Amino acid sequence: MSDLTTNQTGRRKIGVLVMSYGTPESIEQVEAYYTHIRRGNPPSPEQLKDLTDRYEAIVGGVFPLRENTDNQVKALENRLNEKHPDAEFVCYQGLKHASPLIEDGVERMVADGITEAVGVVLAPHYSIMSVGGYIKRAQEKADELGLSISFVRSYHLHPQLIEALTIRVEETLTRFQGVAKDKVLVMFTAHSLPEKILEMKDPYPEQLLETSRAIAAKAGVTQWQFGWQSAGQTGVPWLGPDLLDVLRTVKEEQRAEHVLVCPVGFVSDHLEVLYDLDIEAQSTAKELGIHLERTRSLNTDPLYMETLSDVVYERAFAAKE
Ligand SMILES: CC1=C(CCC(=O)O)c2cc3nc(cc4[nH]c(cc5[nH]c(cc1n2)c(C)c5CCC(=O)O)c(CCC(=O)O)c4C)C(CCC(=O)O)=C3C
Ligand SMILES: [Fe+2]
Repeated sequence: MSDLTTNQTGRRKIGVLVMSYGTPESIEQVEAYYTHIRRGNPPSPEQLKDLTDRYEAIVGGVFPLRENTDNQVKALENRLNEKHPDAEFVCYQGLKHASPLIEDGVERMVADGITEAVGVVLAPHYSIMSVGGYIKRAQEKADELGLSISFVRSYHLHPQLIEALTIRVEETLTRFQGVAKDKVLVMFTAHSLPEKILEMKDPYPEQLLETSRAIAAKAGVTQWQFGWQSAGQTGVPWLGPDLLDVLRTVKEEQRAEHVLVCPVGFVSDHLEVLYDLDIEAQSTAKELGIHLERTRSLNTDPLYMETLSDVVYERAFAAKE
């Protein structure tokens, strides 16, 4: 194939657009970031204060969140090139709400002479409102610039992903010392979305249940349920039950005093994990007298890097061979 970019040794050069939600890099950036999320409408002073306070509570002046993503992207590039010396992979970041934006990532690839690319999102489950939106923006920019790009849509049942999450559930179970395994309620969680996705036959809820079932089966967990977290306050109904409500009913019905939260929808330490779980849910649990533990985030876990590397490689070679 003559139009493929090759390096000096004749190997195919493949651009990898690694997309994620994006996070501010300083307290000063929170307002611009929030305005972008709100499609250009600046937040009210109360809304801004609420979000700024949440960031301040987790970062203490230093923002480690972007670094988590930077490290994932670097680790993925290393893994791809180590494992597949038959091609050269170059990773570019593209963020939904922060710089470099998805469009910037596509532009940089083209500026570097890349002609074929694969896009992947740092979120394992497909929703038209999340991953679908990332893909649409990348595809539009790629079409405009004449870049050939294909996408990984989801990888929520990849064996290495399930293994990494199962290990985390198992190691977290050991923190409930002296408590029988069936006395710990395992709660799998993910970011809620507006309920209207159900009418759109969105695969998101079912994919999340599939991941949860696979982990529960592999870890031998029988007492588990799924809960949504981090719903927005937008005046429209969001998917429930909400984790915090589940904690309350679990207590009322005396179903469990020990809860293990495994946020399967998030792949690294960010606001939803460090604030919504570690501060907000933890404080609700304390009030209720529930012992709550959460699993470690995947971050650059080699099994997660293997998952990403696999799905990107498959897409690159399945789509173009
Ligand atoms: C499905 C989904 C994921 C998981 C899949 C994926 O990763 O894509 C996700 C991840 C994330 N969401 C994040 C941050 C925020 N999301 C917000 C608001 C919203 N999220 C939504 C959905 C999702 N969000 C939606 C429908 C809204 C309403 C407005 C909109 O339609 O966009 C708001 C506004 C205030 C608030 O509501 O809290 C913030 C600050 C961060 C970065 C945090 C950090 O800095 O560490 C991450 C990883
Ligand atoms: Fe979000």
